[in-house]
Amino acid sequence: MITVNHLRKTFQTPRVQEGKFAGIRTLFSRAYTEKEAVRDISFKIETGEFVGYIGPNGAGKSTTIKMLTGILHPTSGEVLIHGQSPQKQRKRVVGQLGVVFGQRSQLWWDLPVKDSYEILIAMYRVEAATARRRLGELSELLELKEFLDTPVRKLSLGQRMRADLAAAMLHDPAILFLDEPTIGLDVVAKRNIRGFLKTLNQEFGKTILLTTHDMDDIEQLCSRVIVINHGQIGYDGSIDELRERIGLPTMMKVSFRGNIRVPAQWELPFRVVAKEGNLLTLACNRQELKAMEVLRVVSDWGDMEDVHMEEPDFEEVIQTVYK
Ligand SMILES: Nc1ncnc2c1ncn2[C@@H]1O[C@H](COP(=O)(O)OP(=O)(O)OP(=O)(O)O)[C@@H](O)[C@H]1O
Repeated sequence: MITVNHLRKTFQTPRVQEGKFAGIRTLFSRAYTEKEAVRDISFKIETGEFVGYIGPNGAGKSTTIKMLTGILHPTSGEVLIHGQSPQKQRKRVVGQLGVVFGQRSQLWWDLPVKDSYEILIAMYRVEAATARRRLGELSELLELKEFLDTPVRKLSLGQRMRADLAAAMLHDPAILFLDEPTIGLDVVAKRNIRGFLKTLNQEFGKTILLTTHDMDDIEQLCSRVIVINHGQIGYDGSIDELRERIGLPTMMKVSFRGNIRVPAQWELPFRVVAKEGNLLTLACNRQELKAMEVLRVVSDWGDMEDVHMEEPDFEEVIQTVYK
């Protein structure tokens, strides 16, 4: 279990001096600007959960992940991973964590991929037979064989991400922290990575915290989402609940055979957004109104042929929370 209690992080940066010799004076000045990157965040993540940690640029996501992994020290508050602090009991906690920063590889740039793995296997003291078996499994799941002998700098972005994910799993951690693991990837590569993450969570029971700007990642993978904005939690719950709470309208496209006669007014709270030829676009909030009730009204307006429903796009829902 991951427990985060009243976590805060304030960065201090030297205040830039103005005028003559500004550079030198900034260097020796004691004036600082404070930036509260994370302000009083608390949450719990149970074993086996797949949680999306999302927010706009500069919201404090990476800062949180760096505190969860022990890279950064909180200004106040605490993180506990299975009851232990990644800052105070670093060695013990690190063995339970796998970390992937999509923007930065943890592999050695000029070495063949498999040499990086050997170094990591030695660092984590994974027993030789276990390491061989695990690498075999990861190689199959992530299709690594074709580039195990290639230096990391020569890999495509998709290959590099697969190589990094395998590296994070070599010591078989129970928890994975992923910061933008699909950034810059094409559709096929994204699908492969998502498939792998789904397997890790559903078949191997790994607990995963995923940071991403790709809302498809979130929708396809996460059962729960934590939204952070200006260093504070704005929402923590299921995606469906979030959609409902925001209450963006569902769009119904109804096609008719022949003419449509839209009356001046009707009883129920739905809107006609567009009328183009024999196609009518309606907006209704499904919390207030069932689709069937809308259709019962609309069936009097002409000879209904077909109905198509469009749920609000998750991207739109999220943009509404970020505002
Ligand atoms: N080392 C640092 N020193 C000073 N300020 C920092 C430092 N690291 C982050 N910040 C600031 O803290 C805030 C949160 O940054 P953070 O990188 O956690 O955001 P993020 O949500 O990960 O953003 P993005 O989606 O753009 O990666 C930003 O305003 C950032 O400029």
